[in-house]
Amino acid sequence: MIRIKNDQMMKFSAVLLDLDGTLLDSLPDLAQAVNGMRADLGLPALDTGRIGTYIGKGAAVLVQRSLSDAPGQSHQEAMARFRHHYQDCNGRHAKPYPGAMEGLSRLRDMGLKLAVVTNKPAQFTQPLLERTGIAPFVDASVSGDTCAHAKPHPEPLLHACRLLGATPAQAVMIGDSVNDAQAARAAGMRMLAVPYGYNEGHDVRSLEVDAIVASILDAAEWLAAH
Ligand SMILES: O=C(O)COP(=O)(O)O
Repeated sequence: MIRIKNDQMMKFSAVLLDLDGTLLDSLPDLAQAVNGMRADLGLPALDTGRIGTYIGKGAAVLVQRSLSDAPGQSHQEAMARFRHHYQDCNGRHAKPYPGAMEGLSRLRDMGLKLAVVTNKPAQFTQPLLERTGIAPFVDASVSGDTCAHAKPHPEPLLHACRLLGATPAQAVMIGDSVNDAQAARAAGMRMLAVPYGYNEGHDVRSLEVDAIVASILDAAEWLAAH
């Protein structure tokens, strides 16, 4: 338990945060990398909004979904082209959502430990956290290839809890998608959802979560009240 400003005790000690679609609008960079890959393979560009519905289960699934019109295409070659382009544009246009930086600051002021838990490959996570100014706020990050399984498996969330010295009951996941919600549930942890991210094209209200919050700042207020 930690003491918060109004002298109440709070049962949470750690917050796990999804990255793409929760802290950062990274779709412009991801779309540029997908369409750079498609151009290299002689394929026409896809609409950015459509690419947004392919985000959530990591880079390999994003690439596979982005090539549904090219079934004979080598996945390995496509991944190499995607990585090449994303390395170049990762963090160029990605921006924190309104309330994200203020929310991170508030969560830290409340004495909570913070970790990013993303399905993004690790080679892209740290550079992105640094370029967008998020790195100084977080104590740890777990990427899609850090553990044997990625979200919606609970393993990355449980690993993040261990890194932060918290039990799942002391932790809350904040995310935008079914992958975060299913992982949190399987890990035995509370889950708050933001409505503005990439939920594979589905309404966030379809998720089984403890609350839908308008921003990370609102999530901090929810935590302070619970
Ligand atoms: O890389 C993805 O597909 C999604 O990444 P996220 O887990 O940070 O939303």
